[in-house]
Amino acid sequence: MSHKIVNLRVRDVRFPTSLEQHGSDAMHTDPDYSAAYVVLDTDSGLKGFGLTFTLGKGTEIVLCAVKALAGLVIGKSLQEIVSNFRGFYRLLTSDGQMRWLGPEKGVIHLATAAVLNAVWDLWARAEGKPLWKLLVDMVKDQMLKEGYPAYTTSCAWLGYSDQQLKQLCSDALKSGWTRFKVKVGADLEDDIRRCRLIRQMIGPSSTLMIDANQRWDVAEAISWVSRLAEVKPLWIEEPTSPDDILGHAAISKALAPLGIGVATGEQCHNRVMFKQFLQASALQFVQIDSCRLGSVNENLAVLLMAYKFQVPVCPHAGGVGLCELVQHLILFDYICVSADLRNRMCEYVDHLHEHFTSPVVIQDAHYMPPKDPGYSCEMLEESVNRHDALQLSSHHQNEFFFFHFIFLLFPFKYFVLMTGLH
Ligand SMILES: C[C@H](O)[C@@H](O)[C@@H](O)[C@H](O)C(=O)O
Ligand SMILES: [Mg+2]
Repeated sequence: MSHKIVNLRVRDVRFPTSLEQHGSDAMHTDPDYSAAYVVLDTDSGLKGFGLTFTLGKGTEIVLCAVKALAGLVIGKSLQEIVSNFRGFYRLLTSDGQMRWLGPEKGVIHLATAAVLNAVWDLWARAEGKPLWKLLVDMVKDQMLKEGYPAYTTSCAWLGYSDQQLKQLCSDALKSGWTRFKVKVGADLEDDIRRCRLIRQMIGPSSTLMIDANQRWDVAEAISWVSRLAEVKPLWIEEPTSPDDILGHAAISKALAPLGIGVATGEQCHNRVMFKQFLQASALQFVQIDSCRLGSVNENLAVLLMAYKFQVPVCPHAGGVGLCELVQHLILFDYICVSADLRNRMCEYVDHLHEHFTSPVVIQDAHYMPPKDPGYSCEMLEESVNRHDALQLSSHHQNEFFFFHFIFLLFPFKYFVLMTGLH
């Protein structure tokens, strides 16, 4: 049902609290707690109720403002509003003539709040949910539908040839990837060539990150990355020793004017280190790792700290099983902590998923929320057996003894070979 809003009523409701000095303070000595009380009527009979709080006489002015906004609301269906709620919010706050009264402050904003509160109330009633549940379910639904944004590292490992790089990159573009990470740090001229190649292929609006895996010292990191600034990387990952907090801070400071942030975390050994990185403004992207920190417990602490410092979390993944595990943590981060996707994405590497019973599902470059019970850690028994290093090494030991037995038949040659004197 679309619930078309057919009428907006607003009432001036006042409670004489000043008579007994309830609510009095140094500035407001005679407050009458009051409300501009809005009721939205719809064609379905469903109503939405909203209010804004005022102190007595001022309510009259808020009422006028609400009436002035009514024309922007009446005639709209709930469906129409919520399918572009941001647009509707802007419609109310950016009216060419009324905007002057604020903008987005004072009486006109109190009126906006009363009207929008009524719309939210209407929506929650239409869904049959208290508002908090509507909000919580909304982010869950969004994740279920769209998934969590991912970036790929699979196109540009350092050892890949340019040809391979091009092929993988064009395949990835076809599959909808828009965020790419390139390995750098071994040879500057190579890096410049490879990064230009990728940037040219992905175009200016896609996102590019670079990762040096701790290769440089601080000064070298700054000069090297400055040379790569032309390809506009969003971040440089692990520019130097993962333990060098002040070094990362210096790099962050030097690269900030170039619009390049510092990302680190895949080798950050515990939450105390993360705390110091955050306190020292030494990173602009927190890369939690599901397996380096003390599991979920310690990762949750880091997520909360990152939120406190308003630093986006972009988990490290790849390896084996890291994508499977960390997707749970980043979904929690979005639904319960950050509620923000700006500059946030989770690494994805296209290897070894086939060994897991619940492998990650990537759709249109997004992690789709896993549905199976558990933490997605279970490997296929067959894979474990096939790759069990102990079994492999006992197999190798047999070969080793056989090899030595053969040489025992030729003692002198054996001596020479074993001592390396040949
Ligand atoms: C040895 C590994 O593949 C690393 O290169 C990898 O973790 C990398 O740093 C990454 O960010 O994915
Ligand atoms: Mg890395």
